[in-house]
Amino acid sequence: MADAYVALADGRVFEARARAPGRTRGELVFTTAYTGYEESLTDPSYEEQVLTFSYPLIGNYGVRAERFESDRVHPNAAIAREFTDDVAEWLESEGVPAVDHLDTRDIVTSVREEGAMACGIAAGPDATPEAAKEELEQCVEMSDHLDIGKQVSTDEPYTVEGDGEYDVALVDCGMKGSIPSSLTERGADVHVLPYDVDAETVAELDPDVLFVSNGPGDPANFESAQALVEEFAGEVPLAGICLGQQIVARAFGGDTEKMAFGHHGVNQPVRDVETGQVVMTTQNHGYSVADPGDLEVTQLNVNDDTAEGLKSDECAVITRQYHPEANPGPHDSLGFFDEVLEMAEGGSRTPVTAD
Ligand SMILES: NC(=O)CC[C@H](N)C(=O)O
Repeated sequence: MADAYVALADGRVFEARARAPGRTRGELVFTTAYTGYEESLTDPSYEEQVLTFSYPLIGNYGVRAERFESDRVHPNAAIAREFTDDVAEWLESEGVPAVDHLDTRDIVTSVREEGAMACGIAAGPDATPEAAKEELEQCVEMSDHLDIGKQVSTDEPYTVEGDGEYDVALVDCGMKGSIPSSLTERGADVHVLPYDVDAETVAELDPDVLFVSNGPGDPANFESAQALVEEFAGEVPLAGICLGQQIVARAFGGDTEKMAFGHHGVNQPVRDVETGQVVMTTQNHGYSVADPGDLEVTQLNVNDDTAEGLKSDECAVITRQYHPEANPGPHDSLGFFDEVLEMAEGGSRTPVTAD
């Protein structure tokens, strides 16, 4: 007998099995990643969303904190065809509702056809379809989470030490932990800063690179980070990943738009415009850069031609829409971090095009 219900904005209610109890709501998205469930569940970019795994069995190699990308689970709830006990217990201990034993193919197909949509979940002994529908009714559009950065960013600045070869100022809009570690491994000291850090604080650090992280929600709501990029453009080399690329593009006069269901997975093909080389990438985003403004598009998604890489040689800027830190995901694009630090050296301002 069902003890969990998932109500979708298209009017349907799915019966399911409760694996971690609770009631919640969020924008329903799916990932096609077949590994990396710990990294996905701890990726702050999933804040305020409900994450469905299209791969049917989630948890088959356990749960290890060393693979976490942050210190908590970020989606409001998780859905799979089957969660192992390890994952179910972890989500329960985090207070994040989880449901399985439902037709996730149907959910994924609906999101593919109708786009990311609101959903409500009720799971546990007292769950009812009405409770799931009540949750659904209270669901807020992603773009209406106006201060989502505050939910995921650090409150206070701190430094992650590398070898002190470079100083990177990293604006934490909900960063994955492997972004600072990819930089410290390459010799940089990384100064992690709140999402709304002011220009004076950044100027005092006198960074070699100003780097804007990934993060959740609508890039248009990160006005303070955008103003920061505008302030330092042309003065300090700039880099960005995912939300970071979107914020940098907006700061250079560009624009972003909501995609139908976004890119969430570990095998997204990306083509370098100059060399034609294709790399496989890991991705998690629901918005894209519709207009790069004064930046040049260097890389394109092979499936839908959306902008995957941007640059400005004049202002020393390189950004990626995908996740070059590659947790989870193929390691094809780790070279991005070398390109970023090459900019820091004031060396080649023309990034090597193939990562
Ligand atoms: N991973 C990210 O940084 C996601 C960026 C943004 N929130 C989007 O959905 O497009």
